[in-house]
Amino acid sequence: MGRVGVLLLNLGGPDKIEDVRPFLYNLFADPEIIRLPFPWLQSPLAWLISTLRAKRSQENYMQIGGGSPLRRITEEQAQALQDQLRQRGQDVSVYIGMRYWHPFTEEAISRIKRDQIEKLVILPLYPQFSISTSGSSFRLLEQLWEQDPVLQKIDYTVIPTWYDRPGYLAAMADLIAQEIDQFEKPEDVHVFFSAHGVPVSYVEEAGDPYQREIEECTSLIMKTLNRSNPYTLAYQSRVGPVEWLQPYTEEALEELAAEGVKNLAVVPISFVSEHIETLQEIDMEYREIAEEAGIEKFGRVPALNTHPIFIQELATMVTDALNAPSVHFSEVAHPQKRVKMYPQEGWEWGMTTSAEVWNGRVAMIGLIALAIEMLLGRGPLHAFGLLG
Ligand SMILES: C=CC1=C(C)c2cc3[nH]c(cc4nc(cc5[nH]c(cc1n2)c(C)c5CCC(=O)O)C(CCC(=O)O)=C4C)c(C)c3C=C
Ligand SMILES: [Fe+2]
Ligand SMILES: [Fe+2]
Repeated sequence: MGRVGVLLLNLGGPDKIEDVRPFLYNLFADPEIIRLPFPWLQSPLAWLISTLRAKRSQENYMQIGGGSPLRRITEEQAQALQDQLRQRGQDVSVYIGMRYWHPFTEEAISRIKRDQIEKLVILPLYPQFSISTSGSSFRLLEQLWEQDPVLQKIDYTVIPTWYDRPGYLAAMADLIAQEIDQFEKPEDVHVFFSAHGVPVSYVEEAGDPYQREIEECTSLIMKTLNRSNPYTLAYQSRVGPVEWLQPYTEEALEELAAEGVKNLAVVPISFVSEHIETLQEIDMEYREIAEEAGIEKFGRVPALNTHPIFIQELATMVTDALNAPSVHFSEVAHPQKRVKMYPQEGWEWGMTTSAEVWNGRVAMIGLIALAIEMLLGRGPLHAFGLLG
């Protein structure tokens, strides 16, 4: 085998407060996050939403020290994975490609080319597949590959999803057990999985396997934990006016409190690092909601970060992938259901001539409404909570 590389994919986060607005711009400019009927509207709208949301988002980042810890933690994970693989006699270089902030996926790709990597394993740091996370990164990579004959010579393979790997489940169960054992009566603690939400349309119209993988994942973690604690699954971090997966975390917390639950261990489930949605949203916002509703002890299970069992599992996934037939972007299908990787392809908007005329008119009205709202500081987007 020639020079081997591992490319870890992640979302990225603003390192400092000035990065928040451009980071949000990159996020909202991604058609896998906001899908618009006409591509030319994507960047003006991304500019508008990121500008309007920046203040609120900056306030949240200020509460966790002025920036996201994601880059530092992902670098620690990359280093630990590289060490683990080298200990196993596998000389690999590990690269980090973030979707919306530094080090960008494009930066990782130029390093991979510079180092003349011949065999590459592509591993998203999202245990469950979603169109909006791993899918978005795979789509970007596929575009980079299409444009670049040098990349096309690399023998690459993709690991699309890994929520059911035994080491991942064992590491999660270990962290949950450690947390609930700190309660006076561990057997009474309610285990509360808080997954990152996605709009319902991703699942129901575009066929995103995310919800099914989350449900299976939580039940596998509970089996691995092998205790009789009751558990709940809810979805957090809704953004914008459309319906997202339910139950929403804040509502589920209030419901459990109303049922008399007093002891809770909250488990973040969609992400393997601490980030703004664990440190600020769960630890501050949801804690306050829960305590006001009558929860007496609100425990929070930490993210995996560099948990040794987790890092060992990442290494095993890499060595397994190197020994298995390659999986390519075009053929990545979901293992259980053979769902195509880009189910949103069947989700394009109607584009007949008359539809185009109408689209243009609706877009103009929309932009004018947005401009008025921006000037007045109120309007439907504020009402939906999309703007700060
Ligand atoms: C508007 C749509 C969004 C979808 C769909 C979405 C899916 C999704 N996101 C994560 C993980 C993370 N998202 C993070 C930040 C973040 N995400 C959105 C929007 C959507 N996410 C916004 C606007 C932001 C910025 C923060 C804010 O203003 O609220 C992060 C944080 C990174 C960090 O800085 O630490 C993570 C992690 C998943 C797993 C997911 C779908 C499964
Ligand atoms: Fe997000
Ligand atoms: Fe989010």
